[in-house]
Amino acid sequence: MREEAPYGGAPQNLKRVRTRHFLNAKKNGIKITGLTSYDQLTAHIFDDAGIDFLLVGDSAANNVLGYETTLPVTVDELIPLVRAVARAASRALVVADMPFGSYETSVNDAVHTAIRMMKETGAHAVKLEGGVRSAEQIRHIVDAGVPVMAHIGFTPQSEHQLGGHVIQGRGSGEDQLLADAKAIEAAGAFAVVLEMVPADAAAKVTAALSIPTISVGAGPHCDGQLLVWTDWAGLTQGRIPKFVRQYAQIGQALHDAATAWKADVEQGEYPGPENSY
Ligand SMILES: Nc1nc(=O)c2c([nH]1)NC[C@@H]1CN(c3ccc(C(=O)N[C@@H](CCC(=O)O)C(=O)O)cc3)CN21
Ligand SMILES: CC(C)C(=O)C(=O)O
Ligand SMILES: [Mg+2]
Repeated sequence: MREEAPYGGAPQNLKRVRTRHFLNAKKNGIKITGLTSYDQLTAHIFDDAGIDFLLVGDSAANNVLGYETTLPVTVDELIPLVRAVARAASRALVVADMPFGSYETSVNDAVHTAIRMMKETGAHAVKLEGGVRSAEQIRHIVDAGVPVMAHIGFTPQSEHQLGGHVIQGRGSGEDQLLADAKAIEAAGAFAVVLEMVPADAAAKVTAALSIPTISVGAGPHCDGQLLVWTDWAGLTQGRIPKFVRQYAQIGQALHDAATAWKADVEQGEYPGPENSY
């Protein structure tokens, strides 16, 4: 979504991106951009850069808390991070990810978690994983007045059921993907994330829906793009998915800075007179 957005997409000077701007953007062919954020430092920077939405992902499990997967992270662990991002973002729409175990058990649990997220953090929407299997939860959260971003295709919270980081929506999986997308739209979600699905399948889903599709490794035909910021900025150690393009090398820059500072301290070159009282 850019400044010249002609018919009310979400221009850069917008006070706050709203869910209606997502729908307008799709109608007008204006791409939506999102990044994850887990703290006020990055939230300020990405918000200033005009990123349309900030997702406080349960990927904080890996990227902030050092867990191997997203499965262990809890609502209580995510809430302070969402609060920090919501405080810092003045334009971006802030989405709070609902962690594994906080919505699958019942519609009541799902609504309870969504309301906690909204009440305790200042987020503007919640996100949860699953299509047909989560449709009832989505409907009830929306009925409670909370906008929902859905997430289908590869869903990291069910990675053990899916058998690892496996591309979804191939072959007959395309019918399931379309059924999931339709169920989400009918349940009232305002957008849907498609993760790790073939570009052709994502294009079909995008054409079939009135709500925008947001790609994380789902090709160029979606209505928007989302990435985990630490992957994109060169901070992630280990395997990086092929769908990520590197836009910075922050990990290397920080490593070099720490190495240079350590050497300066050890050689008595830091602090200098200008750093002393
Ligand atoms: N959006 C997103 N979802 C994730 O689950 C995720 C990230 N990002 N980033 C960091 C970690 C690392 N993850 C991943 C996920 C996939 C591959 C990967 O290499 N996938 C293959 C395709 C699948 C396959 O061949 O089985 C690839 O070539 O991208 C690597 C790391 C999972 N995590
Ligand atoms: C990668 C996105 C879709 C996510 O759910 C997360 O970061 O937790
Ligand atoms: Mg997530």
